[in-house]
Formats: sequence, C-alpha cells, structure tokens
Amino acid sequence: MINVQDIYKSFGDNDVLRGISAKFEAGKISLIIGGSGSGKSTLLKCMVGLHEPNKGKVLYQDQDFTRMNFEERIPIRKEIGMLFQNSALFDSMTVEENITFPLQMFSDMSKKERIERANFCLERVNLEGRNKLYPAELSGGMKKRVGIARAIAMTPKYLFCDEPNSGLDPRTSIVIDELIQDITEEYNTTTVVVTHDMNSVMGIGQYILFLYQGEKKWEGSNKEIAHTDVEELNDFVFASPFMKIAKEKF
Ligand SMILES: Nc1ncnc2c1ncn2[C@@H]1O[C@H](COP(=O)(O)OP(=O)(O)OP(=O)(O)O)[C@@H](O)[C@H]1O
Repeated sequence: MINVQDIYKSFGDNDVLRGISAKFEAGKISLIIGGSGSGKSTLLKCMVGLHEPNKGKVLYQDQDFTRMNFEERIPIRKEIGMLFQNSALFDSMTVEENITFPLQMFSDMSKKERIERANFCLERVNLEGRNKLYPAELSGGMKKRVGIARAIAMTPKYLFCDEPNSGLDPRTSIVIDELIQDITEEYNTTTVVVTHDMNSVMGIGQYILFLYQGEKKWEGSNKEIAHTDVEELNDFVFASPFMKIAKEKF
C-alpha cells in the first residue's frame, strides 16, 4: 500500500499539485488520469522520488519515503519496478542484457541465475527465446513487453507504469493491460498507472484518481465512473462518440 498525503508541488510559480491525497492498495491496479498538464506524471515522480514534493508525505506501508535520505530510500527503491513511457530500453543492449541489468546492479545473483530469471520474465511476457534481439528489432508492443519483463525482474512490490499503451494499437493495448493485471494479481503488487487510454480506464481501473488542474477532482472505480455527475470527469472520459455510446451500456 502506498499512501499519498496532501502532496503539493510547484515549479517556480506554477502550482502543479495542490493537496493530493490517495491510497494505492496492494493487488490492485490504480490509474491516474486527467488532462494534459494536470499533474499526473509529476505525482508519479513525487511518489518514486524523482521529484521532491514541497509539502505532504508519501508512505510506503507505514514508512515515510519523503523524509528519507538517498541511502535510506535504497531498500524501497529496490522494491520498485518502473515501466517508462517510451519503454526506455538501452538500444545498445540485447533484450536479455536489458532485463538482467537491474539484477546485476541491485542483486547478488550469479550470471547463471540472472539469465534464468531473464528467461522466466521473458516467458511471462510471451517473448521466450527473444533474448539476443536488440530493441531496434522489436515492435512497439514487444518493446513494452520487454520493459515489463525488466520491471518485474526484481519481483517488485510496487509497479509504476507511465503511459503503457501510448503508441500501441487497441488490440496490443489490451494485451499489455491484461499482462499488467495478471502480474498485479499474481505478485500482489501495488500497481500505479498513468494513462490517457479510456479503454484501460473502463477495462482495468479498479481504483481511478482523476486530477484536474492539480487537484483531486474524483476517485472511484471503473464501475462507478459511468455514473459520475462530476462535469469535468464526464467531459474528460466520455468525450469521444464511442465512449458516449459505451456510457449508456454501463
Ligand atoms: N521538471 C519540470 N520543471 C518545470 N515544470 C514542470 C516540470 N515537470 C512538469 N512541469 C510542469 O508541470 C505541469 C504538469 O506536468 P505533468 O507532466 O505532470 O502533466 P501530465 O498531466 O502528466 O501531462 P501529460 O498528460 O501531457 O503528460 C506542466 O505545466 C509542466 O509544464
């Protein structure tokens, strides 16, 4: 469980986050949604320590991450897996080297153990046998899956995904969503996803946090979202003609 309490973050006179509180539970997928510039990525970065909030706390279980120094954060950082927006694979490394990289950095596994773990993770994302390929030889969806394999290599307790569906076709997006869902359930991870993808919202949004101009405007589940009377949320989620039709069915 990650507990975010009253987070404020400004860049100069730009007040980006204004008093955000939310609970992200283990074994559940939590989505952060909102318009462009509403502060989603900034919140994610405050949660993993890439930004320091001006005020407020981020608690991992009961441990106050915000108060910790670099050294004190290391054990929690080791429990965090991250899937970045562009997959952020190292182009000069093979798939296997990309996946074993965090293990080499943060674990005391032998080379043989690291390769076994890479094979297991590749199998988990249905890319078995692709060890020796380079990122340039992979499709966008395959890169995301390698990114997920790398993110789960250390068996993380916390999984953060920034726009996991960006640039993917709808079918591949669903495959990625299902994979994130399966991993969350299998390993009981606390999974936090920043997304613009309304299919993901309706499909896997067990907890949804809607940011509007740096404030929490709504929170709830995908079951509840279709019945919201929050105007800004309705305008955001059900903006497209397709989503308008989908809303009637819920
Ligand atoms: N490092 C930074 N320095 C200065 N301003 C920043 C920085 N990072 C983000 N901002 C500003 O914070 C605001 C929110 O940005 P953020 O990236 O969190 O939004 P977002 O909701 O993730 O948007 P998008 O959906 O477009 O990715 C923007 O006005 C942005 O310019």
